[in-house]
Amino acid sequence: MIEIDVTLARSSGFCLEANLMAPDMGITALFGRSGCGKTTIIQLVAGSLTPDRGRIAVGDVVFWDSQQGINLPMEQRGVGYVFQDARLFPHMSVESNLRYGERRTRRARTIKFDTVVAMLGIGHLLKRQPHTLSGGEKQRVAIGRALLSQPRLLLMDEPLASLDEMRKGEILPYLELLRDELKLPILYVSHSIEEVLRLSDAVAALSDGKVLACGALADVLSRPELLPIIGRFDLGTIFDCTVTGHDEEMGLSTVSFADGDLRVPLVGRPVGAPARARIRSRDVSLSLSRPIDVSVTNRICGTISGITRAEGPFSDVEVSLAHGKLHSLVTQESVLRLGLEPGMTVWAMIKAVTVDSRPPGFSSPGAEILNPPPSHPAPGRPPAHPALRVVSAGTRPQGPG
Ligand SMILES: Nc1ncnc2c1ncn2[C@@H]1O[C@H](COP(=O)(O)OP(=O)(O)OP(=O)(O)O)[C@@H](O)[C@H]1O
Repeated sequence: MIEIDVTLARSSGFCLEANLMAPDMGITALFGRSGCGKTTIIQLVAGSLTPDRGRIAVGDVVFWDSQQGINLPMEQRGVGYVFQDARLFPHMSVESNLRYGERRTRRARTIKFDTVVAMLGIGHLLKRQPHTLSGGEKQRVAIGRALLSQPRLLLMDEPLASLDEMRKGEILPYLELLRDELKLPILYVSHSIEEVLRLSDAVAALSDGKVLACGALADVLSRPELLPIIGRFDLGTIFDCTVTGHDEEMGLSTVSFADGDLRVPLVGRPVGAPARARIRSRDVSLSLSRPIDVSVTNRICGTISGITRAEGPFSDVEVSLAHGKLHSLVTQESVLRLGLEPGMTVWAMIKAVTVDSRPPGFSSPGAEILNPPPSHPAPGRPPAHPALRVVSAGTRPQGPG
């Protein structure tokens, strides 16, 4: 595990009191609004900033412990750092930039040069100078350089923030590949919920220097008290599913989970494949009786188990199913009009479901597969390098990259 339990008062008056545990593989997103302390945490882990008190440890390597008087020097922490801007050495070729990362480390070279070059698709750029690269290409080289320093932990501080949407779209599949195929924990700073949803397995939600919640993405995503941070349009529930059927004529697939079946736009995965369904609270409306003459296909019966007043005119209604829970975002006016209260039986009508094909054991929605035909290749998805470990053959996201 990655253990961070620190306090730091900055000269500006900002006070960080952060306590979080992150898994030692996959991507943990540090998520929150501007100024909440994400970069400060990254700097504390890297060692460029020192906490007032606390402890930072990655596995059994203690970076900082005020009680034990441990302050591991930066160069011995073995962290790779990727910034918003690539910060490549302008006078060196791409290859020299990459080799620099490799030369600087004394750690065992388990991440190979050729593997990194293939994984990031930068083989054709090796002889180029940084000023001739696009923003996305520069970032891929910067990621490669960080990886070749053989880090035990990769820190990424809004690595896509300086890129336009098109470049982001180009680089995201490489980050997914990295996440899926390298056994390397990544702390990933972002204030984009879309990035968090797509990339991360776990998330720490921050506000005003405090960690409000930390855990599997599915858990954090459904907590109505985080609505001000996550935003009312992205709060929701994630279910583990299995693809159980395709109806090519109707353009629909069926995915089944513990509480029933969902009909979704055709999923490019074979029957029997695992998948994840994300249902946003805003896409769930409620009916007191079994809905018959409505167009919504997916309906599930459950019992209201909680109502939380949310931002503005909205309330979050938690609906307990036989096994799991759903959340519905309705107006407070609807709560009053329908007389909704805990214990009542309701029908949840689900207007939209997003399905992805993350391997079991991950709890993030990852890439969305909204409607590709089953044989559709993965556009933008970089091919796996044969030298890389494949986490779960055949479970790669198949959708738009
Ligand atoms: N060098 C500094 N000295 C004093 N205060 C600082 C310094 N750098 C940042 N701060 C303050 O610390 C707080 C947290 O900053 P931090 O950069 O960690 O936020 P962030 O969540 O990463 O924000 P953003 O998403 O905008 O990058 C802010 O209030 C900021 O003004």
